[in-house]
Amino acid sequence: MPPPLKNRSHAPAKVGQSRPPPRQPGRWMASRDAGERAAFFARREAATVLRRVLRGDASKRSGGSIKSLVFSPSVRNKRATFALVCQTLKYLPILKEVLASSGVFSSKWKKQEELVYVTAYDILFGQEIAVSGSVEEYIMLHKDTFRTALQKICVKRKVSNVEDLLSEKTTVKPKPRFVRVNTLKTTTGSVIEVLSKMHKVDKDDMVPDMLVLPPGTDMHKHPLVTDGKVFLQGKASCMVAAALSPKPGWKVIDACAAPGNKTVHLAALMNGEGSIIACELNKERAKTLQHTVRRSGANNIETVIGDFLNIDTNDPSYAEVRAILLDPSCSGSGISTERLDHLLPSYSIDDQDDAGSSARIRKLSAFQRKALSHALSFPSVERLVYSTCSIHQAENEDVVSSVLPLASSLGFELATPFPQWMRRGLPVFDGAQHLLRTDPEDDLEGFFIALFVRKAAAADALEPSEDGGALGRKRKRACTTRSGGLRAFSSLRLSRMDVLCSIWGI
Ligand SMILES: C[S@@+](CC[C@H](N)C(=O)[O-])C[C@H]1O[C@@H](n2cnc3c(N)ncnc32)[C@H](O)[C@@H]1O
Repeated sequence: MPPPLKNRSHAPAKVGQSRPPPRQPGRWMASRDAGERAAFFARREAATVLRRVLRGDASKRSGGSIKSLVFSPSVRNKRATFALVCQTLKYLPILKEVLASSGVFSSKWKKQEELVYVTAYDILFGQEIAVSGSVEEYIMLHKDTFRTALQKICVKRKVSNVEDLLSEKTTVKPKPRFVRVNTLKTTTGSVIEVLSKMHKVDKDDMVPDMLVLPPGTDMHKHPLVTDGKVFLQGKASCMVAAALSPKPGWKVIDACAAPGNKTVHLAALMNGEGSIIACELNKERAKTLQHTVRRSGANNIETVIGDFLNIDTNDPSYAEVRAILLDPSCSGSGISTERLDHLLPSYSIDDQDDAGSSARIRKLSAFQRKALSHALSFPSVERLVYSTCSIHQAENEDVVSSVLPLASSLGFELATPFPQWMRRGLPVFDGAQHLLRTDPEDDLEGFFIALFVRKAAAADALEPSEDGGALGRKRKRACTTRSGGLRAFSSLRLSRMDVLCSIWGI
């Protein structure tokens, strides 16, 4: 039984004893306690969101999610509304069956059916409520009929309680709570000390400074989180910056940075030494990025609001960039919006073959190729990670394989991040075994990671140098030699341009 949304101090009005339902909630509400008033509005807000969910506005195809609908400015009581929508969706098949078999669900209520579902959930499975609007009165009036209908359904299905009635589909694999320790502000040891007083805490076996807490551990308001000492970041997401592994002192670009989780992870991996240019196109999202950076305590991150594609790779200010993290906009199909997709009715779930969806993915994929080609073209880059939270081959393996001619012409090859990780790229080209995939079901998030390493850099790494600038200088010497003859240099640029044009399809 879900916890009540709000504790009530008063008993529900008895059906039959209640005075006629008020038709002017505003005036009537003034005499009710704040909790009932909030619940009255939360039910209406939940019904509005539920209507949109049921017509498909929360599907991946529409680019929405239950959360994004709840976070619209028109929803005031976001927490209660979100909880109510999720719970009603969970119980919806049962609620529909109960209403249908009760014989008292007339067409009169069809226009307000979402509010009927939400209220019926609240009364039958959630909490007792005081009678307020007409829908509440209707459900309360027939409450016993509905309960009898529910009992009959249980008997018919040979189950002893309602929980057993919920189909297997609604049972969710428990998701551990991952937290990343922000080593710019604290140590993993001291976080373990604090958290282990309350929870079982394990260290992740692969990602450094990543802790694993039991499923359901709510850390959102924990002081460690609000103080920026830990970040609530999934394991797969943390594997991205760890795969890039920039050295302290390097100059790094995070090409598509907001909200900034990976940016501040990079800063921590670099011990705050060196510099990070965090580029973000969207002004609003850039504000979130700046907030994340402030919370992390990193002071080596410069935010650039603008298009990564417009950064001139020949601009001297970027000549020393040695690593790039490219986590561009993608379909997000690997992230099941806090694993709520299973709650959505099947007809609103994304159909991968849908024409609109394919067109969107083609568009995203074209941008991703462009951005990856651009990132590869920075002259001193030694390590480059391309990542998405998409499960689509078109955004993952296909993007990587399309830039391979350019990458190899620039001296890059694919390297194998986390070699011990079993799930690799789809075997659609030679070398896909270097790529890393995580599975949305088994690993709880569907991420994709490709790591490009410049061969010269890989070779130099075998002869470690104390001089942080040596590689850049060596490469510059190589360029000078090549550009010694104007013809040789321009033919090099032309062939690079040819490869780029073929990738961009122009
Ligand atoms: C997948 S999100 C990045 C998430 C981020 N790496 C993190 O872990 O917090 C992609 C971001 O790239 C931004 N973006 C899209 N196109 C861009 C462009 N051409 N230049 C810079 N940023 C861009 C989007 O606005 C979005 O904030």
